[in-house]
Amino acid sequence: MSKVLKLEKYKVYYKTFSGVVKAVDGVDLEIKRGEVVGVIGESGCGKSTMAQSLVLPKPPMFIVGGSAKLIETIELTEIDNRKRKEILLKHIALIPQYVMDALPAIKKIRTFLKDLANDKGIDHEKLIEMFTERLKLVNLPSKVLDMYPIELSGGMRQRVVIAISTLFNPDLLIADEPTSALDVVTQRYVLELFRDLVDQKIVGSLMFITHDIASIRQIADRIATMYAGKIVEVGSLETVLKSPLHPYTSMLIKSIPTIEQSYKISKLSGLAGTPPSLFNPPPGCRFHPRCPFAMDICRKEEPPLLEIEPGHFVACWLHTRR
Ligand SMILES: Nc1ncnc2c1ncn2[C@@H]1O[C@H](COP(=O)(O)OP(=O)(O)OP(=O)(O)O)[C@@H](O)[C@H]1O
Repeated sequence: MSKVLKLEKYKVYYKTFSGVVKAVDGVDLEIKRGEVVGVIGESGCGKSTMAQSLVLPKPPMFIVGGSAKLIETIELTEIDNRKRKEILLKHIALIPQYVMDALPAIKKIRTFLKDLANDKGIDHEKLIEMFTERLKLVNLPSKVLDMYPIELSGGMRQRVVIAISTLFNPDLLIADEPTSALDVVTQRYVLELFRDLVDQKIVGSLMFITHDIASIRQIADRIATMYAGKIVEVGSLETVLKSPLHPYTSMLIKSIPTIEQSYKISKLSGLAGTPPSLFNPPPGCRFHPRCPFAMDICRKEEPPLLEIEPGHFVACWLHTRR
């Protein structure tokens, strides 16, 4: 299967008055065509920064190094914003964490699409036609064309953004916390819709970013755990959920209640502590201050991300011989 995205030692920082925030600090991750990769991690681990930087990095965010190859041909770390705007929606699209950010509140959807048609150099009527088709797919009436984003409910807004992001069948769709503001029923609908978009090849692949392991369980083929600017574990959904290797992944999984647990009122193991400041992350393994299994080496040397069993990668000294 062809690679839609390949990140190698990918680094994205923020320059601030107080110093440099190493938000994405050497990420390795591959996404193949046809798959949904769920990226999990607590708030502040760099997930949104990774997403935004792949689409359109804006100051104070800047790409520091490494490689980010899209469809094996476009090196995202080397192209300028003009080229980025050209490939936006055609090869890569982002559904941002706050969908309101994606839609200007004071423009009717039709006017927004007119501007988009101008930007993309395509016929306005043709784009409206394409959008109307997409509206059917996301189960919205064509009257939304003449509505303002503020007139739409959260779920409708989310679906309008999905319709726009998929207009040109992008190779990679990145959805950043796409369901967190939705009610449970709408959440379920949107998750099914995302899976369909990949299965019907409307989008080449999906990077699905969330805190919520329950939604990953519903749609992902593989899981990548992100901690303090790094990917610390990657593997298939079944393997990672059943036998996580990184203590952080285990803690994330244990911190969500299951139906059985809520009946038994058994105690959930909460996630003690918080991710470190990315101004000055701890040496060695960044998780060591919170890790119940931390050894001497964990405080001194950073563990590499290694394939421990076929398709299952982990960056943890517990599983790596030096
Ligand atoms: N504009 C900015 N300027 C400086 N630092 C920033 C900026 N945006 C984010 N950061 C910092 O970058 C780090 C990673 O944040 P990011 O939002 O990417 O994490 P996240 O895992 O997506 O969290 P969340 O789920 O809350 O969005 C954090 O330390 C955050 O404070």
